[in-house]
Amino acid sequence: MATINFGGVQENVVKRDEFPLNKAQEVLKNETVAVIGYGVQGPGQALNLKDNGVNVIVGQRKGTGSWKKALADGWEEGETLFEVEEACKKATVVMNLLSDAGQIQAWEGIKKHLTKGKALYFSHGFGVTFYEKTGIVPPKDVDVVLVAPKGSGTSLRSMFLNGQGLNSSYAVFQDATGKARERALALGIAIGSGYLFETTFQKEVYSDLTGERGVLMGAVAGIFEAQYNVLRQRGHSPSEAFNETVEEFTQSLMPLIADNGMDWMFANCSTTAQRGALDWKGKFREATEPVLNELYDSVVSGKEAEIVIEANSKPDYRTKLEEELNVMKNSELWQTGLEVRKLRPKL
Ligand SMILES: NC(=O)C1=CN([C@@H]2O[C@H](COP(=O)(O)OP(=O)(O)OC[C@H]3O[C@@H](n4cnc5c(N)ncnc54)[C@H](O)[C@@H]3O)[C@@H](O)[C@H]2O)C=CC1
Ligand SMILES: CC(=O)[C@](C)(O)C(=O)O
Ligand SMILES: [Mg+2]
Ligand SMILES: [Mg+2]
Repeated sequence: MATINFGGVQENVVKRDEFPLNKAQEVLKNETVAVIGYGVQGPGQALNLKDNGVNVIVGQRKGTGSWKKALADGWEEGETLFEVEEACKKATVVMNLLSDAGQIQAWEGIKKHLTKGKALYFSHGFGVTFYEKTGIVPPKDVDVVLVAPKGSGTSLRSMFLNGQGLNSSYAVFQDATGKARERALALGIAIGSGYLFETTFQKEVYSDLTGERGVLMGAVAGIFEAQYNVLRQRGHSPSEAFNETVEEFTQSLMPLIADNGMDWMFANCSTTAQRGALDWKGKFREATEPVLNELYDSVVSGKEAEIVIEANSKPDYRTKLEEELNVMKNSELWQTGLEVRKLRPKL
């Protein structure tokens, strides 16, 4: 493990060269790893594990769309694809990659098969941290670990196929065998993580829920809408409003931030832009910091968890989510985006 200085703060990070794939394979060689749930993370993690030589099976409700997807990905019924409980029974490591709400309904069935010495794995601290709402309290004699890829399961797989790794955080909640950490790191490397950042279940879930509701998804969607609306109300055309809000950001400026930081992106814009952006940055920070604090409080109080559980436990939750995504998709902003994306010149 390396201690790395992040802007003056020391943190522990596990690097692939200290915990290489062959070590992970050695740690996992006698394990049967069951990936439970084949939604977004399930396929990414299961296929990467398989390609990395780990003995992996998939557990999923038969007849669902995800079951069909598993079949299409080459998992074989009765060989490597089973009903959830059947897979948990066969497993020594149970990777719980059901949706966070689905984990509640499936918990009693999974728990039955968590016999002494097995490992229970999550990719989110949700179920265990909010145990009062989820009822997920693991038996004392199993290891309980977390590896949370910091990105979509879709990217985890595509980056793996490109020879890249996606970074993850990892945590040990319960070490019953004395090997929980080693098992967590081995699983983390084998699912295709690059670097593994140390955290706890609680820290992971608080930061993850804040991040996705905030800057990563909710805030960026909201601020795009706000600026697009203002430009449209002030007489600008849809394409102009979209280009100045989204297209230039994702295509030109965001990659500069990704490569070399915010100051680098600023430095590559005009001095006119730099002067104005430096002046307005503070105003935006001050306007949003209270909202982000309100959000963090709502995460810590369990209110966000409650909303998720309540909404996503309904039988028609997928249809409802899809309807809302369709409203977004069909808005003028994103319909304009659809057209603008077709106009990305390939030279
Ligand atoms: N989507 C992502 O890329 C990321 C997800 N995570 C975490 O990974 C875990 C899995 O998330 P996703 O892959 O997004 O899940 P998902 O929402 O795609 O659902 C996974 C599977 O759960 C099954 N399921 C739902 N309710 C069920 C029930 N009552 N009984 C049995 N099966 C049920 C569905 O059939 C589906 O195949 C969650 O803890 C999530 O927070 C973490 C990082 C990123
Ligand atoms: C992709 C990811 O890490 C998120 C946004 O936190 C999630 O899908 O829950
Ligand atoms: Mg996340
Ligand atoms: Mg998340």
